[in-house]
Amino acid sequence: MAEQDRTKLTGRITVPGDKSISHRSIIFAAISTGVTTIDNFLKSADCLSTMQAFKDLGVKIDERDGQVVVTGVGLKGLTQSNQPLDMGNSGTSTRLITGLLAGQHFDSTLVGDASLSKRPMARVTDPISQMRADFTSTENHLPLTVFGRPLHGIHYRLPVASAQVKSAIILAALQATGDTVIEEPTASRDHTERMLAAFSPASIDREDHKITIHPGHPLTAQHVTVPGDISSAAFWLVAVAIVPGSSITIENVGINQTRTGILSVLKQMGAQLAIQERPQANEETEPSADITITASALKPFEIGAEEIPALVDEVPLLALLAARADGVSRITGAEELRFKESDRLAVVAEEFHKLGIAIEELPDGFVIDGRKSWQVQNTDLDSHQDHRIAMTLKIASLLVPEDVTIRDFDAVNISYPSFLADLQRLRS
Ligand SMILES: O=C(O)C1=C[C@@H](OP(=O)(O)O)[C@@H](O)[C@H](O)C1
Ligand SMILES: C=C(OP(=O)(O)O)C(=O)O
Repeated sequence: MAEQDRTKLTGRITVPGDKSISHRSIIFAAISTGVTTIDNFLKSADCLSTMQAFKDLGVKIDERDGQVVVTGVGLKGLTQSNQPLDMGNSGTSTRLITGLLAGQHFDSTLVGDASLSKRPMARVTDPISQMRADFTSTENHLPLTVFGRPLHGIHYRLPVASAQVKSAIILAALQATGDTVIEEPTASRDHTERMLAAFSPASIDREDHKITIHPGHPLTAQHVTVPGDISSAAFWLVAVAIVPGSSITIENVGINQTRTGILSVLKQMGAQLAIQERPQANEETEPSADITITASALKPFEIGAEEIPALVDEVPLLALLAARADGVSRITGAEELRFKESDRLAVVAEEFHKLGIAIEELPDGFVIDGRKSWQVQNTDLDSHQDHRIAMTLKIASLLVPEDVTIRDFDAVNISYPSFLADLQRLRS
């Protein structure tokens, strides 16, 4: 059997629910009144950290017939946890919950694993301190104690496009006296805004890059359907694009335009892509589509700071795509990757060098020459305990004849526990 027949990917697949939307579904359900039901909630380690934190804050959360059922306690009904809240590996859980806890009537302490304890928190504590919040931490890292205080509204311009920071301020602003206005330099993912508009339409106004939060309006329980995670689908989009002879359809992928940067890059590269949109209930509901992709020749691409927010978690995969393109690609404006679960710019360069990929690390991105053939130098790869790196390296390994090992591969449980099973299904 030819190499490409053994590795090619074919068939149809549904990827698990979106991680960002799953986190937010628990948060908004918890602070609303009534019973929220959530379909297709992502049961990965990160989202389970959010779920456990809200249980610790006194919220009843059950699973019934595959649905997550949350009995909301309202914005003022959370109760103090009798232990530190364990955020595990999840930056999103930590930053969003910090915004929410800042305006509560009790104090809380947040802890996390070694990776999370190295990630910067000042990006959320600084703006929320302007709202009169109060925190203590060691050099702006976890453990972080949040002293619940009455807050007041602010006008804040985000220095960097970050959905986590924006969402933390929104959650604080809902409890403040007076409106809060948030302006973003470039649009980051808007799942918080959409979900708030569903739970409490009167609480939010949006206009271009400006969001206004009007506190004091009730949040009411909803039914939430979480679409498939485009950041998980991205592994298969890239695998199919680069493994000759492959063709698959991924069903029900979230295509919120603040997340679809990877689709734009694939189109720019000349990938064969067909996107069939599914009917959408209303403008604020998360849109989804069935996406079919077939392997084809790929042109190089260039992306910069403007494009990064819509594909921020896909940059390692884009570097892999570039390594199979016919020419030199450049990714710049991606310095934020240094503050993720690992320093993703340094780690991608280090691990790709082992595979013989012609990649140069820049302070804010990469230059990758896809024309150079890969001469594997070292088959001992390392995920650096970062889920996205683990999965990117696994996809890269489909293209090399050597058997490679990936240290700490089980980091995939953070966002995509069924990754290996799905890979097996697509290769059989
Ligand atoms: O809000 C979110 O759900 C996320 C926002 C992004 O982080 P930043 O806000 O730090 O860019 C992203 O990298 C992360 O995986 C999820
Ligand atoms: C950066 C990520 O997540 P978080 O910030 O929530 O840890 C990610 O999932 O790639």
